Amino acid sequence: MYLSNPFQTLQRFPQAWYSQGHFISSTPKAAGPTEGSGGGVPVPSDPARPPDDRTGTVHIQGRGTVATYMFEERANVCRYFEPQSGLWLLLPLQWEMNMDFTKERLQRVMAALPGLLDQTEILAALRQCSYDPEEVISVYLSVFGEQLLQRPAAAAAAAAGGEQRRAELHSLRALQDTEREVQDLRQRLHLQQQEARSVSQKKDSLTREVRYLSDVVQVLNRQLAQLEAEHHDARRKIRSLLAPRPTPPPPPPPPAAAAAAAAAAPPLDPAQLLRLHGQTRELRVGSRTLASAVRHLLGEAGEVLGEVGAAVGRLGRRAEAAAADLEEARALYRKEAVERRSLYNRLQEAQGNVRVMCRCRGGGASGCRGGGASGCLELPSDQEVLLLLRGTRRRFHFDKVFPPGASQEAVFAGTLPLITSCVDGYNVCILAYGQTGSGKSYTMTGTRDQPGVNVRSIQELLHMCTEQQSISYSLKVSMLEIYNDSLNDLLAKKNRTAPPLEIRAQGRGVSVPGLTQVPVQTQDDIIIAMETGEKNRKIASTKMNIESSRSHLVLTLTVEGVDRVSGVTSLGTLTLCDLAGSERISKTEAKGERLVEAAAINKSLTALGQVFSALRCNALHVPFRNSKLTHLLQPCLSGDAKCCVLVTLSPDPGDLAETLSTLQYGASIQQVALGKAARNPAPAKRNP
Ligand SMILES: Nc1ncnc2c1ncn2[C@@H]1O[C@H](COP(=O)(O)OP(=O)(O)OP(=O)(O)O)[C@@H](O)[C@H]1O
Repeated sequence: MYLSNPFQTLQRFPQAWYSQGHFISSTPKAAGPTEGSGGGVPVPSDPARPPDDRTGTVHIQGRGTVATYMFEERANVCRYFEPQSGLWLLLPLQWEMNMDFTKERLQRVMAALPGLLDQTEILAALRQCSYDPEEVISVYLSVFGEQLLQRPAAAAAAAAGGEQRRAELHSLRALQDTEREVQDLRQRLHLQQQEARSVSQKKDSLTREVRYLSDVVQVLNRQLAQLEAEHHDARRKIRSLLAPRPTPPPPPPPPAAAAAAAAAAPPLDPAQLLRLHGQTRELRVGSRTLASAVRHLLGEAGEVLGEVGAAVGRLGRRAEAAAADLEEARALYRKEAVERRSLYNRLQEAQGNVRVMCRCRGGGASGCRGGGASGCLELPSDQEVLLLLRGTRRRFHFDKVFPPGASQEAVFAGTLPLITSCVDGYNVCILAYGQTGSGKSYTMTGTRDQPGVNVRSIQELLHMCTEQQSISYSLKVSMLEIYNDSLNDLLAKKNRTAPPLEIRAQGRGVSVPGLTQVPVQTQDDIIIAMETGEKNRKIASTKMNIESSRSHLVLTLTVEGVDRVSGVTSLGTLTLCDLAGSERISKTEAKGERLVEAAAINKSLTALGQVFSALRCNALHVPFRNSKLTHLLQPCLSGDAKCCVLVTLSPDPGDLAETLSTLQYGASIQQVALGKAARNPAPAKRNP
């Protein structure tokens, strides 16, 4: 709606204005702050700037002055005021494009991504990203890839791929819409359930009422029967009293004694008879009144019973309809949930399948401060780490940064979106990387009271699998350690003299023949398996006279699902890897066996870094086979997997150099984008 002068009535914007914008007059408005309910409005103060009637004010009589178009700086959103609804609405994109604020940001995005041509789309993305051009650039880069860095001519060659990415972007928006629909459905479901509950409560109370009224009717019936019996009795008595007595035959001349008795008997008193008659009449009238009252009451009770019966019938029908609605809403909800899950996986893929999160251990000498200024590390936001190093500050960006106080639950929640994909048949991998003592084992394994990602994720997957009714899942866990580039089975039975484990290529994946796989069905199974693994790890390390943390711990959970109806199977794996400490050999001053051990760790971690950098450059050859670690992790790090690297940091100033190298390692992984994640191909197996 608009108002061209205060005395006009509000008018609707013509349709064309929405797409083209419209200047009401060409005379520049006076500069200065604008009054209005929304706060400060950037009114042009520079007379050289082109006039813009959209940043004006309107006086409404009796109401005051309001801004007709404003920039809400605090919320970073451009809006205009719609007086009729009293709402601030988003500006049409074409209008907003003319603002210096947005123009400048558009140009920044377009300069960084010359392959991006559609300004309207960029502006829409800016809105989504709170007008942060950096975020828009990173979103586009992660969704469309580096082709956007090319000039439009070169970009045209990659347009075919771009179309697909665009479709993915659309599907992201569709996902948001679907989520809203699911919310609506949830609300509807909730309302239906409430209604069904209230209907059933009403039905119960009416049933109680009917029962009470039936009791009343029964009592009244009994009273009526009793009264009628009394009435009948009274009538019989009256009749007998009023009946004319037969005249006795003339008595024989009485003997003298009988004559004396007859003379003594009182004669029949007519007054008494009359009284009796009066009482009888009263009784008759009373009984008639009572009978009519009872009849009236019975009639009323019958009506009430009829009404109640009809109400119960109606309620029954409503309850049936509500139950049908409920069932329909449930079916719809289930369908939406499946759709949402698939869109969710696509969203994960579009966002990139490698996440890097950073966790800072507490308790350093100077400590880490979230947002503070002193100390070796600063965590200015939940996605940034600032390292103070020789007077300079180096900033690192991660998908998520957990401050020292972050709980085990919070860290697990960060990894949860990836973990759940495992149930849908994806290979998922979580790696903990950092120097010794920075909290890798605490994050991955944790303690009995504060379990880490390992236990929590297996518990969560177990829970998800038991909730699924249409698919039957079986979960198996295996645990091995890689020490000096050799593999030890940690769940093997005692005294078993097993041959050394080897990794074999198997299609696009790998397998470790002979590795013990333990089925898990309950939480206790998980805990027993983990404790057995930890115990065997300690025994093995004591035998070899090493620290258990000098080996890589790899825990793999295999989730196999069989659809009960179609028989189609899915196979997902979750690999949880607690890597050995990443410190430099020079720092540990290792010698002899320790030196060999440190060299093996460094070699495998370097091989892991090389794999990530080959993936980053999209190299034709990725050197997975350079170490046992990378060879084993190949299925989780190649194009069809989702991976999360948890980088753990020590806040100690003495560990500064290690912290820097850990952060650099994490930052380099951050730039890796695995290919489009895909489910593991379902084996041809079918249910018998
Ligand atoms: N976020 C945390 N909160 C509380 N305590 C922690 C945290 N992170 C680590 N710790 C404690 O710090 C110590 C070292 O942690 P941890 O053993 O997990 O380090 P690590 O990186 O696994 O070392 P290593 O490479 O030797 O295995 C442990 O006592 C652990 O309980």
